[in-house]
Amino acid sequence: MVEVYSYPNSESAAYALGEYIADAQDKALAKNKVFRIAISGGSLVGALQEGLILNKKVAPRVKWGQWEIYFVDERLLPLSYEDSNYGLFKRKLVNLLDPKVTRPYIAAINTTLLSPSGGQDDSIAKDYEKKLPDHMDLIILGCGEDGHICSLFPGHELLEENVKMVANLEDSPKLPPRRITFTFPYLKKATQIAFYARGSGKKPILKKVFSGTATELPSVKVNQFKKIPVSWFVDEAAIEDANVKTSTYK
Ligand SMILES: O=C1O[C@H](COP(=O)(O)O)[C@@H](O)[C@H](O)[C@H]1O
Repeated sequence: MVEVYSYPNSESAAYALGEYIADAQDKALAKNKVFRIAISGGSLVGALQEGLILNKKVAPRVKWGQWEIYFVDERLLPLSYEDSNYGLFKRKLVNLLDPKVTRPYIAAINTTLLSPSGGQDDSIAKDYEKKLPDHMDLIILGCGEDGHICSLFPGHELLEENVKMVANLEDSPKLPPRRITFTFPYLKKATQIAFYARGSGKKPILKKVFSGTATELPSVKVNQFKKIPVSWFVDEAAIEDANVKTSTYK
């Protein structure tokens, strides 16, 4: 089942996403000692800063020291580079945490395998797959303007990957070209999945996503997962042309 939670602006959508994440954390920690979450890069990282740090109602609930954080995709670059999802997350969120806060475990790619030729990119994917738990308690996805999720792009052969949990690609239509990405077999193991999409730039794609006909889009394939609750956190600017019933979280 798919729920779409819509808010007047991106900040209130991010704040609601923060509350949803804290609820997922509490559900996981009621059963286990760790909360295993996989996040996307891009606009989601700013939303996590808003929803988990700036949101003073949620910030005290976040038990960072019990989090294991993974990336649903990563660009094959040094972690300090502007385009690294890990680097973006460190700069915009982890570095803002109170020094007294116990840091979460964050799974980064093995940068010793990086090379200009990309000759070991498949080993980076294999190495990252070995770091993954059997499944995530929560996966948070973005939705690109072309409908991509992770680094799974419309029409790309990786959409058909049914063995590897993490795959590499060197022809991402969105730069940089070399990446690793979760594949659908791993996404389908998640306990729950949420999307975050904001801004008028996402209006055309969300209209397609919720049109009921764009079944080829990676984000639509996630909406069609059986038995996994999928929630969208959007602002009105992104969802206003979509033919879908919306509500607010909780
Ligand atoms: O390249 C990527 O794009 C998607 C979407 O980013 P957004 O800024 O449009 O939300 C992102 O989810 C993914 O992690 C990233 O590598």
